Amino acid sequence: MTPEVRPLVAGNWKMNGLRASLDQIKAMADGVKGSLSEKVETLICPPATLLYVATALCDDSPLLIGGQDCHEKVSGAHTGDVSAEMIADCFGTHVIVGHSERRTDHKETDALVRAKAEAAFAADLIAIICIGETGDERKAGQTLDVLKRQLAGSIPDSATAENTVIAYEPVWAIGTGLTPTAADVEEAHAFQRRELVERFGAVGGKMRILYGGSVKPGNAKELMGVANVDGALIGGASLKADDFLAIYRAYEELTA
Ligand SMILES: O=C[C@H](O)COP(=O)(O)O
Repeated sequence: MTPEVRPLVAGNWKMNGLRASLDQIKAMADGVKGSLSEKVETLICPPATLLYVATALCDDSPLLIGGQDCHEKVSGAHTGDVSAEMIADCFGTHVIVGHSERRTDHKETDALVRAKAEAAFAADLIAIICIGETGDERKAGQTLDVLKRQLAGSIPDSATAENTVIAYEPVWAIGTGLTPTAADVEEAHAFQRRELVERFGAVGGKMRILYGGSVKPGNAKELMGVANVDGALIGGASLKADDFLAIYRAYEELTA
């Protein structure tokens, strides 16, 4: 954790979730009410089809709702796409950009990710900008070079600690049950912090850097307790309220 930075526990539902899954969001919304919510922010990013109803369900809860991606333009002839403004119009507060699945499946570049983050800022959304090395890049010893390039290319100059969250997700750890060692996470996050401070000064010292990749109730406390890890971006374990809430509650012990 970074001193004086409020951690964020965020769930990315990816292409999962039908209307019946809204009962899980309701259970999460109820489960995060209480004193811990003053110390730890929570967010769920369901598929776009559930956004509007999900925000209504969280009306009386600190649980925030966000989008999983946005187009870089405000509106226009872009069949199937969703703009940042549309997410904000559904009362979303955040949007994930540059997730490795978008970078792989849709060939998204750092420049496009940066444009999407700028679109998020223009719509008053907080951009969660994802970066991370592949397994081959890690084996080749290129992890820090990849992170440096992605940080430089994907984060707009107008980024602040308020409008930007970085999510470090080693691609090889996503959905695999594999995680880096705590020492590897510490090295990667310390490197990102140095890069952010070098570019943004004191603001870079306060930008949240989440860890993502096979975060589960069983490893949350160890991973979240690492220096410069300011929360989690959770995939599979965010689909069930019990698991998501267990990860959130790991902070009870960490912040006690
Ligand atoms: O956005 C979330 C990440 O891709 C992590 O997914 P996972 O927790 O299922 O490994």
